[in-house]
Amino acid sequence: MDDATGGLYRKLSEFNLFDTLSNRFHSDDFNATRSEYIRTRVNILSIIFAIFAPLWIPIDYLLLTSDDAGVIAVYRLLLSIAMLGLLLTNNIRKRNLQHSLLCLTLLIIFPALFYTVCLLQLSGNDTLIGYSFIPFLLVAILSVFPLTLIEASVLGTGLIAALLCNDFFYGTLFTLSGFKDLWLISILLVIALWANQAQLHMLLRLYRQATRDPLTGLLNRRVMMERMKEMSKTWSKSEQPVVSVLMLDLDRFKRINDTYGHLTGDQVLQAFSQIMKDELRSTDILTRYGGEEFTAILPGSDMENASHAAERIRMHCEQSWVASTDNEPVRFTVSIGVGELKPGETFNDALHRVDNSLYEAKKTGRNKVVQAD
Ligand SMILES: Nc1nc2c(ncn2[C@@H]2O[C@H](COP(=O)(O)OP(=O)(O)OP(=O)(O)O)[C@@H](O)[C@H]2O)c(=O)[nH]1
Repeated sequence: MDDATGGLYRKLSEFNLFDTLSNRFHSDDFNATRSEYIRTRVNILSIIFAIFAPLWIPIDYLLLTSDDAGVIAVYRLLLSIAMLGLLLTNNIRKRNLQHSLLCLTLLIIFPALFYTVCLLQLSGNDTLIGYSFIPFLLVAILSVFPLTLIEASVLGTGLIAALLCNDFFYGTLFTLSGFKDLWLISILLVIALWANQAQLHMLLRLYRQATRDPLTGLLNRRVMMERMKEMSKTWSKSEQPVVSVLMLDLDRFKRINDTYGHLTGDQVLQAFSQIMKDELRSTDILTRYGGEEFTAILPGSDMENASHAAERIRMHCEQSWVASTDNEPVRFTVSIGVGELKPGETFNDALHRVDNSLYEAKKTGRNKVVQAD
């Protein structure tokens, strides 16, 4: 493989298609972040539509018969009102991806409907100015949003279908002009899909950089604290569900660094985080709390289950090793504090209790799991 091909291959491998294909693989928190991006863009575009739609009314009066211009003026005002309504609706539910996507769909549907009713009203008028570009404008608007391939394809296909229906109704579907429109809108749609993917990819990258520890890929402490806060907020409204907390600290890690070097120390940290991922569920919240200290929040696990999980991690570490830079096997162990959140207790208080039991594990010999009172 030559350098150029190799470079392209590496770039394509970095660009994980599953990341941008559908939101099934995204965390709730990322979906909430993306919904905010979509919401702000829908806000701006609905204001632009609401202002610009009626501004064309005087021009319609110059170009169209006064009967047609009068009817279209009503349509333009209705579009403007619909866009203001959309602006209000869009801000009712924040950080909700489904709601933001619904509002985005309405942002596309309202002008598409306006376009269709205008064509119906103006059928027979060959010198339409200011209307034929609407479907193309709507496809171009799609490119402003960070959408998954599936979301963008659904919206884009809907727009092409609307254009085809109008062409069919107008009898231009199988004419050169109809084909030209279809060709142009398809090219625009491909460019829009590419822009969507690039935006979503960049957003995911920025999000990961801001929320994850670069060495282990686990969440950072700030995000864990925010998640705990959000979780606790939902609990106050309903009953507090069962949840447990683990605090894990690698034993004598300084010695590993001092003996084998920081690079090997880093490899141990990576191997340990992989063990945590292997032994815990994908719904558990795993965090690099700092240095060689980690936490795991286990929703739905009581003290007994959480202790079993902690014991599995401890044993897995005991049986693991990484190769040092001199190819020597480096073994490592971990001490773990475990506790179940008590009714009415704050996460911070629970963490404090569990931290005490971790301290107890360290004090009484390390490489053990100690339950909090
Ligand atoms: N290689 C590497 N070392 C780190 C990183 N972050 C923190 N450390 C090191 O982790 C070590 C933690 O040492 P201590 O807090 O003394 O704890 P310990 O040696 O594990 O001893 P105990 O916790 O009492 O078992 C320090 O030497 C830090 O420099 C990192 O990202 N990479």
